Amino acid sequence: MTQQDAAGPIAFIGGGNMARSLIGGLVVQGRAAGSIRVAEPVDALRDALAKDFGVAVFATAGEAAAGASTVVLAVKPQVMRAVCGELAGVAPADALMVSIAAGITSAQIDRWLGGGRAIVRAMPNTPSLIGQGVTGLFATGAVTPAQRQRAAALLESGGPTTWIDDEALMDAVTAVSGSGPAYVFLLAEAMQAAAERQGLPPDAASLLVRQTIAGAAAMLVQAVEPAPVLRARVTSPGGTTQAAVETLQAGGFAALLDRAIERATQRGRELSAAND
Ligand SMILES: NC(=O)C1=CN([C@@H]2O[C@H](COP(=O)(O)OP(=O)(O)OC[C@H]3O[C@@H](n4cnc5c(N)ncnc54)[C@H](OP(=O)(O)O)[C@@H]3O)[C@@H](O)[C@H]2O)C=CC1
Ligand SMILES: O=C(O)[C@@H]1CCC=N1
Repeated sequence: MTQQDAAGPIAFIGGGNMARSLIGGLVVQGRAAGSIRVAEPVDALRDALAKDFGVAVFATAGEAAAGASTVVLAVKPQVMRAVCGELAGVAPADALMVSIAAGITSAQIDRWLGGGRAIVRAMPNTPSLIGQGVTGLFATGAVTPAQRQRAAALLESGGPTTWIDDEALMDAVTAVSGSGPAYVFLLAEAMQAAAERQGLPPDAASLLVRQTIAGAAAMLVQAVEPAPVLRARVTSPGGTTQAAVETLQAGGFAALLDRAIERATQRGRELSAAND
């Protein structure tokens, strides 16, 4: 029995992309599939979760949450209010509520659930599916030390976690690491297209691009040196890398990324306001 099993049943409300990543991580860690309950209205997704992981599946949030000691809210921000309404009288009053939704605040969730709840906001990302994710976590004052530990252990199934003290910064976490994998995939797409334009066959280009991003990412994680030092080692004075980096900088690469992350941060706040 893992520490998570001992903490009691866990219910996922929403069995989409992110829930699937987290459930996969928990099962790989050795958590008993029978203690994982999932509410998912889409028949095909529900059946696939039961078949792939052996978890207990339900069509409604109320059925999954009944008796759970941890409830993971893994639905879109746009339906969070309605889902909390479904759970208000059903989720045990002492259950730890963990929301992974972008933007939606702990105060909103607490209000929609009827008040007095222990709530953790978590922002994981899709690499959690292969144990390479990262998660920012925020806990309200009602969350006990044991519940904090339980939330961190749950998210650690997908990779390392970091606690954020100021909830307002969770929108920045979302913009940097929650959405971040998409920026890297966009870079991969752009490099692939550029490689092919230079005449490389698609298969060779794909291997070169993917392995370059994987290798550079591994160096970033493993190396003691920061990114500018790693970059300097690639960049021979007057060489090919310098020519490319100068072109990127002249085109506003850093400023564009800054605007993109600022816009994603704002979008989190908008999602909160628009779905209140
Ligand atoms: N994808 C990502 O990279 C990340 C997403 N998040 C957050 O995770 C949350 C889920 O995102 P994601 O997994 O991508 O979304 P998905 O749409 O893949 O998953 C959400 C699932 O919840 C289902 N659902 C809708 N209403 C209910 C209900 N009343 N009860 C139970 N299930 C319901 C949806 O069904 P239907 O399709 O029929 O509506 C859908 O299958 C979002 O809030 C998002 O902000 C956080 C970090 C990263
Ligand atoms: O795009 C989104 O809104 C969600 C949150 C972070 C990643 N996906």
